[in-house]
Amino acid sequence: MLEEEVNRCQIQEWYPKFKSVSIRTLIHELPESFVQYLRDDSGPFLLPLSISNEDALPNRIHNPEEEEDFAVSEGSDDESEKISPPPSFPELEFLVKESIETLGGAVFPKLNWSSPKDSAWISSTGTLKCTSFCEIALLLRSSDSLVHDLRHAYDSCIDKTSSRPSNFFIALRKWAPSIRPEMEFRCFVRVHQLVGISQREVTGFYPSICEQKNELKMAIQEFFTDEVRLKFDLENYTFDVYVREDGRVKLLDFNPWGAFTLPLLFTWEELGKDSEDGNTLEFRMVESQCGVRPGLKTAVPYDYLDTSEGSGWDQFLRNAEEELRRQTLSASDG
Ligand SMILES: Nc1ncnc2c1ncn2[C@@H]1O[C@H](COP(=O)(O)OP(=O)(O)OP(=O)(O)O)[C@@H](O)[C@H]1O
Repeated sequence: MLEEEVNRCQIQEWYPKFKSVSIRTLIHELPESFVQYLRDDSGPFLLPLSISNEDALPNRIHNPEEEEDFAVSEGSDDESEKISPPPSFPELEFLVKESIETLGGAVFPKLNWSSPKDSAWISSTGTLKCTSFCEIALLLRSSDSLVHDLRHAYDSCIDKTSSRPSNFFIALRKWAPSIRPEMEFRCFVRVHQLVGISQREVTGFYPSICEQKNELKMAIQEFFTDEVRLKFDLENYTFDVYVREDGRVKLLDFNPWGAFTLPLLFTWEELGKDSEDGNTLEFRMVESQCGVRPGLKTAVPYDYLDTSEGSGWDQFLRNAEEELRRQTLSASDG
């Protein structure tokens, strides 16, 4: 995979071309200080100081009466006694607050590629619905999923030059309360052809979608032909959609082909081969209770659990083994 392919799948790259068929989103470049705040895993976990009292979370760290706690006690020259004050990002906070208002009061946050889906449990609603800057900061700062964006985005690239993009963005997507998990699908495009569609939520069996399989397949295929095929520049990629109650298809996300992207009900080997029966498009869904994939009681993303052959992890481990072998060979040559 090339860095270019990974870059094309960043929301700030693809969204402007696809906004009419996606969820309304406002995107802001993150100041480097906020990126460092997210990347910093040393020291205590401090929420940013808010410019607005309404935004304060009940367990806010900052309290004016506690201000002196952040000072170094007089006469002490022990560096270890210094406690840093909470960080503050007033300009970003202002932009985020304005965007939340513009988007109707609630948003779903994500960075260039990923959302903090693993930290939903920490919020008061148990979802990624955010109504304030502090809630967003809490979700982003608590997420392990975002470590991928922050540190490992190019790990699978053969032309990797850096561990991170030069700029990070926050995408605030209008909160969509009516997305039904069974109506979400991942679509696999190989050499500009739609070759596979998989149910996205593989931990459930939904008889209702089995009954609509043909209609769903046609709607997604038509959406690909009309809205995606000629507009997205890569040859191989995946995209996620959801199908609304009224049958309209909405674009959620793009991801690179292979590596960290989950093939869900397929394996990458299967997706890479021409089908034997001549069908160019295969649509897979969980068609019985027995087909259900492992549960996610811990809210750990399926990406982290699926280690089967052809999975993102499997590919990652293979790449790591290959790299280790290469390094061992070059060390023994030297
Ligand atoms: N605007 C929204 N409002 C409510 N829920 C949303 C919204 N956007 C996405 N979701 C939900 O969050 C899930 C994850 O969204 P998204 O694909 O953008 O995150 P991601 O971190 O890129 O996930 P992945 O790594 O699996 O591609 C979606 O499957 C959908 O159920």
